[in-house]
Amino acid sequence: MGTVLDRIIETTRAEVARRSAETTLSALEATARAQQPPRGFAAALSRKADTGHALIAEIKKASPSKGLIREDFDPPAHARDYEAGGAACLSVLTDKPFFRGDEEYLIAARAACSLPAIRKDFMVDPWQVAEARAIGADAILIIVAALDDGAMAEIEAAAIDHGMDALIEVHDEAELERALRLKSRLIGVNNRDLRDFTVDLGRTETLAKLMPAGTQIVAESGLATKADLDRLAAAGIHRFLVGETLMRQADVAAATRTLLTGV
Ligand SMILES: O=C(O)c1ccccc1NCC(=O)[C@H](O)[C@H](O)COP(=O)(O)O
Repeated sequence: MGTVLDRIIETTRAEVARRSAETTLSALEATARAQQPPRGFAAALSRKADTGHALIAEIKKASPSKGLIREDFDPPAHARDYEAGGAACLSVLTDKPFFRGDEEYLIAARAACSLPAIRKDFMVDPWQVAEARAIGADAILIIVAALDDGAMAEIEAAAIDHGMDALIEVHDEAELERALRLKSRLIGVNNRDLRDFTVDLGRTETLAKLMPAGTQIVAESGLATKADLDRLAAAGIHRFLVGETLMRQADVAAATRTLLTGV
């Protein structure tokens, strides 16, 4: 039996094959090109990172590691709260089978605020990039562990063609080496080991030392307190992706502010 990531990718490939037979790439492209231009995901992160901690706040109903995270799940309300709390960007999970996500959540969340949004899903085909832009997404995620070099380059090229940013996710040195063959210099380190779900913030600190100057490093997963963010900031990391911690709070705006500022 493979890892959770293997199962997610296998399921996603089957789903993309089914859906791309229903909606052609050219139909999606036409919808994508009719959208307002992307809001500038990496630029919004850099503006906040220049003066403090830059947060990608995630709208996440459930996960393979934790099951249901939030009962009263309300994407537009969470988006407004994240913006009010000082987040730079949104991340919205759209994967249905493993995260109980939906494309509609991204559409509703993005419409409720002015923040750029990344479509948090498992990209295996450029068809999904066109779909992401067609629903308004400003950025996509490329998980190095899930793809060969050719597929990664194709998916990144589709994102660039649509004016979107690509966040490239790695979790070890070999993956980082492959990520650096791409054009994007927005690189996320996932602190969660997707085989056993253990979290180690040291993973971001270790890999950050190997990244070329000018790389925009994002620490992803398992971040819970301002002390976690401060620890990583001491290692030169100023961009963070946080989901579960904030999604579990009754007052999401206040929790976001406290995570970023300590008050
Ligand atoms: O969150 C999971 O259980 C998970 C399992 C398998 C693949 C990916 C997974 N998470 C995706 C993410 O990137 C996180 O949702 C994101 O980094 C936020 O993490 P957290 O703050 O720990 O919710």
